[in-house]
Amino acid sequence: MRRNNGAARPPKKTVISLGNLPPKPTDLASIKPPYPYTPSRIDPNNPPWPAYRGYHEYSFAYATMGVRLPTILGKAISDTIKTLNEQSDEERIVDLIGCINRMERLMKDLTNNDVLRPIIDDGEGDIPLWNKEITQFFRGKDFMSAPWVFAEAYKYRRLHECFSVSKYWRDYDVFFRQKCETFSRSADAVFELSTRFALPFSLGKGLDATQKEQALKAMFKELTQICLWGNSTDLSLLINMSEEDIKRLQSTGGEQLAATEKNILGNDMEQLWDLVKSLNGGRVDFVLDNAGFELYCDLVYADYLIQSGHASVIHFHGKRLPWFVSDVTRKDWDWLLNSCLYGKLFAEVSESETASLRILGERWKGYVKEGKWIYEQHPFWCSGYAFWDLHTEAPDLFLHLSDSNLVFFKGDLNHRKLTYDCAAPASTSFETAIGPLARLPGAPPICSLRTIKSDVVVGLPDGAVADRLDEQEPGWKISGKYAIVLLSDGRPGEPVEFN
Ligand SMILES: O=P(O)(O)OC[C@@]1(O)O[C@H](CO)[C@@H](O)[C@@H]1O
Repeated sequence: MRRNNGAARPPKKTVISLGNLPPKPTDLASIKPPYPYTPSRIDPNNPPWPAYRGYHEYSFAYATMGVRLPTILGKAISDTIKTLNEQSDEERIVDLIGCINRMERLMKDLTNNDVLRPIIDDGEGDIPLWNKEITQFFRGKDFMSAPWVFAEAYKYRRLHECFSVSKYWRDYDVFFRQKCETFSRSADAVFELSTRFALPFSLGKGLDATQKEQALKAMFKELTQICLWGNSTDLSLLINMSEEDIKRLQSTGGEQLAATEKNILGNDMEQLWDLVKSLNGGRVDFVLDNAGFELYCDLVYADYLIQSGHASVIHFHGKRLPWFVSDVTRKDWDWLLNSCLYGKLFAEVSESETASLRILGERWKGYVKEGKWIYEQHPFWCSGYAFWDLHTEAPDLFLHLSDSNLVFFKGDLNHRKLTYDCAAPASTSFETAIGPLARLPGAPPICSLRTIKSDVVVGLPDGAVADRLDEQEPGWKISGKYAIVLLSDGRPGEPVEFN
């Protein structure tokens, strides 16, 4: 083979005349990439815009996969060792050591960036959901090359597997202690709300219908903000936070709320109010996010929706497994209601403060007994699928949600899954970003209440805001300082179809 022949000359350039083709546009930036993909090309490894993946160095995905998840897992191992040291029964001790060994193995897989293997059949009902998705879309993929949201969810499912194959520790929650402790450290904000809402609220005497509506609307807007900003207390991000930092995040005072409204970058609160005031005793759903203080804020909001008569029944959707550190499980739900009614969590509180929390706890447990508040935990919420796939992968759940008059999705992770966690431009409409959940017949109205704690940002009326913040406030997408309240009308009332 001849290489590097000094006498060789580059071939003469062949110039083709393009005079009969359409002219080049003068503004080349007007040529946009072909996103979102056409529906037939969207799948968990190919979201509608480019996916965030762990191997994108300098991204939050990279920092999470490389640093935050190993730290979280390390803390989970320490928690389990603490529990081990409290045991006396040999069989249980040996069984728990097996769990710790499996967690250490998971730590190795994560830090060595191993290939994502199928989940071991531990008898859980979600095995087909997980292993079908791994086999179809992630064969040979590793923690860093799979889309971030999938890889992260997979890690939490693998963490559950460390316990679910054991004899005595199937339901052990490595995050339970942390969740309880953070709520116990939230005294100021907890009593700020309990003392205001213990007694059933009244709108003041002598108001005419318009004034009543105004008063109700003002209360609705403040409570929506409380429910929204309750999401900024997220344990997975609080690893290094001081008590003061937490208090600042949880501040619920009026001035603080006025100041924070301007940090809601996409704000459909007016449309949300129009919808809520027309509900007239309808059904509202909350797809929950974090336990403890955020759940407490959700319950205050849900209490308002019941007392105002807007809703007559509220369904709360929690997680079946310990998930993303602080997500609500049934145990967290029970713990919070019972702690409000019976707990002695807070030192140095007045009798009336304690009483106010008890009253709330009693009323809320009453709602549960009367069937006004219903707690549910569908396996789909702890799968690796984005919510674009809810209709196909959990048709029963889609049908169930289609009966709701309004579904709130709380928090950052739910928002990532609604929007397929991909790099959609910030000006993309919320409806476009959530795809099938906005456009399928029977899709319920959906409201995302989320403080921004990761890369995906959509629904900003002015896309330039994101560019400005990128320039002026690096890190604005993970700080939790900004938020969105976005509403999709859906197609309620239309018959749900399955192919
Ligand atoms: O859903 P949440 O509690 O609002 O937030 C979850 C979160 O902390 O975890 C992910 C990173 O691990 C990010 O999506 C987000 O910042």
